[in-house]
Amino acid sequence: MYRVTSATAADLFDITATRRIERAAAAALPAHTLMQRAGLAVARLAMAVAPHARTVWIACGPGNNGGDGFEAAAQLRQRGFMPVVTFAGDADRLPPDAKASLQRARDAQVIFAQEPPTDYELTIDALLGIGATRPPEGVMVEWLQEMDASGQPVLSVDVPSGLNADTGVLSRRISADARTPRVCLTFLTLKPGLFTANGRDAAGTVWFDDLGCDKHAEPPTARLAGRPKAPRRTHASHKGSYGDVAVIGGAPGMAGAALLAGSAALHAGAGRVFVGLLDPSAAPVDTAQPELMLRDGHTLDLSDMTAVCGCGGGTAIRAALPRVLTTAAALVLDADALNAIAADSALQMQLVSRAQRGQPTVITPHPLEAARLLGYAASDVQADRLAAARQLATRFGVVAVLKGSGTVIAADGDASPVINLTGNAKLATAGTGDVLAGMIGAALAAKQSPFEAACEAVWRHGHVADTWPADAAPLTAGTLARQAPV
Ligand SMILES: NC(=O)C1=CN([C@@H]2O[C@H](COP(=O)(O)OP(=O)(O)OC[C@H]3O[C@@H](n4cnc5c(N)ncnc54)[C@H](OP(=O)(O)O)[C@@H]3O)[C@@H](O)[C@H]2O)[C@@H](O)CC1
Ligand SMILES: Nc1ncnc2c1ncn2[C@@H]1O[C@H](COP(=O)(O)OP(=O)(O)O)[C@@H](O)[C@H]1O
Ligand SMILES: [K+]
Repeated sequence: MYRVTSATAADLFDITATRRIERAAAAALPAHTLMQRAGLAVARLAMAVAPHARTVWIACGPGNNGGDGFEAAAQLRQRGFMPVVTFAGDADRLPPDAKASLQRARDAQVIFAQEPPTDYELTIDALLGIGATRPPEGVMVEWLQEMDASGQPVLSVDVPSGLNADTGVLSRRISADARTPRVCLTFLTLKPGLFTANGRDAAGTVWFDDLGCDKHAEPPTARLAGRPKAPRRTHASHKGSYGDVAVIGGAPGMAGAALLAGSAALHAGAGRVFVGLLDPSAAPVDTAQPELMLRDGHTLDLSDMTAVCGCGGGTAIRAALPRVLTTAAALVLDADALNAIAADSALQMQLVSRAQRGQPTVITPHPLEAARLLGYAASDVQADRLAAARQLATRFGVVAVLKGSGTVIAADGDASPVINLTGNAKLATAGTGDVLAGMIGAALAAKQSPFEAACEAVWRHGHVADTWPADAAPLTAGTLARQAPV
């Protein structure tokens, strides 16, 4: 069993692949073995999460997820805890493994009750796992609400009930005020839905147990990339070795966004950073950051540069885009550049033809920008973030970075998409997206592959927020840019 952190590199498997893996694992073992191992693992983690607990409320559902709960109840009872099981199902209709575990719980003198106990120190959610076919209903809803409101730790078995393990869409709301600590122990595979959309909030800290099963050869649905290697600078390198970044943006009144991207590129190690502002009346120098070379955005020669285009671009970016799309050696497209492209099929064709010319492009939409590019609603994008990122990458021949909780990075081609595990809501402040675009620009300018550049910059960007001290002043985009690590 291990805890998943932002440093974890691992493959992720959707429900269909997990079912195949589960079937092969079950076939290789004596009957009921997998569920017994799962229940024991739940009991062990429960004791680690709440060693002081006496009463443990275990809510069990009508399928094998409930079976894991019965098995955990038996194990906890044998270790002197007081598990109280509430069962939302019909004993006669349980699948065979779960039926056997129900009997084991009864044999262990586990208490079965109609209602949750009045006092308990830990809840185990074994209502629904990967077999959920629709949102929880009836008494399950009441029990899940009670868990959310209890303030006691919740241990979700395999997946939090009501969470789609493929997409991370949660069929219920978890209040932002809920102080309930959450852990999830997932079996056999790590599932993508635990790490994106609502998955992070619903699952909390994710633990993984392979239940002692052999390795398998299923192709992954997606990956966690883990901590990137620290880049090394050779002694005999010079500023040309790290490339030029040109930020194109900063329409009247929005110079700040372009300067933030420029600052991030600079602090992320670009050799030289130009900022091509689209405001003809812009000041010729940023005295706070004199390293940035301010130029006219319409005339900068981009043929040997990595352009970062769109930050604070407003509607003025539209006129600059045909030249940027055709001439930039490498390109990051963000914000208003994406909105302009979404509204203009000629620009879309120019974007697609960059890939055909071998000019790499990374796009960094948030869900609404992604929705505009795909012609969907933002809710459709959020309904399946992996699919949306893959579609963007394929349709435009780019590396797509779909931002938000559990940022997804997808490339056009065979590589599995990556879900990034760094970052938190401290980044939910204006300008942090401009900073990310600048950081990706610096990585591209240093000649990293576009997919790697995007994955690593996204990881580092989030890592700054993850390591930002809890008692420090709020993280601002300007500070984030200056922290952008090489
Ligand atoms: N088999 C193994 O080897 C191992 C399996 N393992 C465990 O099994 C879990 C998967 O078990 P599972 O396939 O039985 O599905 P599960 O998630 O329990 O739900 C299905 C049941 O719920 C019902 N139901 C669905 N939605 C509902 C709703 N909204 N409201 C009410 N009811 C609803 C559905 O009914 P139906 O849709 O048929 O009407 C069916 O009865 C997996 O996550 C892991 O924990 C581990 O022990 C490892 C070894
Ligand atoms: N709750 C969150 N968890 C993780 N990352 C977040 C969260 N909120 C925002 N971010 C990150 O912050 C950045 C915000 O970018 P964006 O929405 O473009 O903002 P802006 O346009 O103001 O710069 C993205 O990298 C996004 O992934
Ligand atoms: K569950």
